[in-house]
Amino acid sequence: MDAKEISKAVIKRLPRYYRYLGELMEEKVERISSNDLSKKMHVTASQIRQDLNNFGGFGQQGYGYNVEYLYTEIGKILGLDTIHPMIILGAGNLGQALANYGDFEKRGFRLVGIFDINPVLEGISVRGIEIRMINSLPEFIRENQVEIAILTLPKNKAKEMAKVLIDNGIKAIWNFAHTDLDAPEDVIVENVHLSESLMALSYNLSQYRNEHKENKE
Ligand SMILES: NC(=O)c1ccc[n+]([C@@H]2O[C@H](COP(=O)([O-])OP(=O)(O)OC[C@H]3O[C@@H](n4cnc5c(N)ncnc54)[C@H](O)[C@@H]3O)[C@@H](O)[C@H]2O)c1
Repeated sequence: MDAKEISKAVIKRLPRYYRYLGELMEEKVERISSNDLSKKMHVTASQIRQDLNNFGGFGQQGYGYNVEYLYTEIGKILGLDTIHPMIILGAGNLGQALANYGDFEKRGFRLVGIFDINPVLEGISVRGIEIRMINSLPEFIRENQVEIAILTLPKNKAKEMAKVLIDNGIKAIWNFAHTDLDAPEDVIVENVHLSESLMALSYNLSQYRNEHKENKE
């Protein structure tokens, strides 16, 4: 299975397959046809077959897909079969909200540390994890073999702190600060912009309203 050849569009769709298959497992469904999965996910059955064919299909003619097997294999492709220790940098509103969301752990993303520069926050516990000051960061990353860092600090501090993280061995950054980071090729950066999603929502809302206005006229 060569993940390099899989298109980014397919990779983007895998978490959604993973989520639906997880729900099917909770409902004790053992197998599902591409048609039934298609109805559930509102994606065409041919799209599902095409996507899953990238990984050798997993399906059998007349049987459909074995839910648990497919769930496990997609999990492996997404790297969810290993534990990823991660830290949060910036224990403000967003940092603490993410720290409080325990469900990431179910997917193997284990929050091990939260860091800030504000001494008022030092020692405060968020979901059992105490907020530490930034001076203990390098040693902490080394000792806990941290590979993922979540950046939830002010935009003007993000580049500087990303460099500190990378110099200390961080391999992936989940960046919420609204700025592009300078990272070498071997460091993966995933930018998250909730406002872009909100703008897409706003666009779709206006489109819907315009179409319905036209229909009424
Ligand atoms: N991408 C998104 O969708 C999205 C959504 C909301 C907020 N944000 C961004 O996330 C960031 C955090 O937002 P917030 O509302 O939690 O802000 P906040 O002010 O509540 O928290 C920021 C925290 O970062 C700390 N900090 C400052 N410099 C630091 C440093 N060098 N190292 C460690 N910690 C440091 C501050 O002390 C503070 O506790 C902002 O940049 C904001 O624009 C992004």
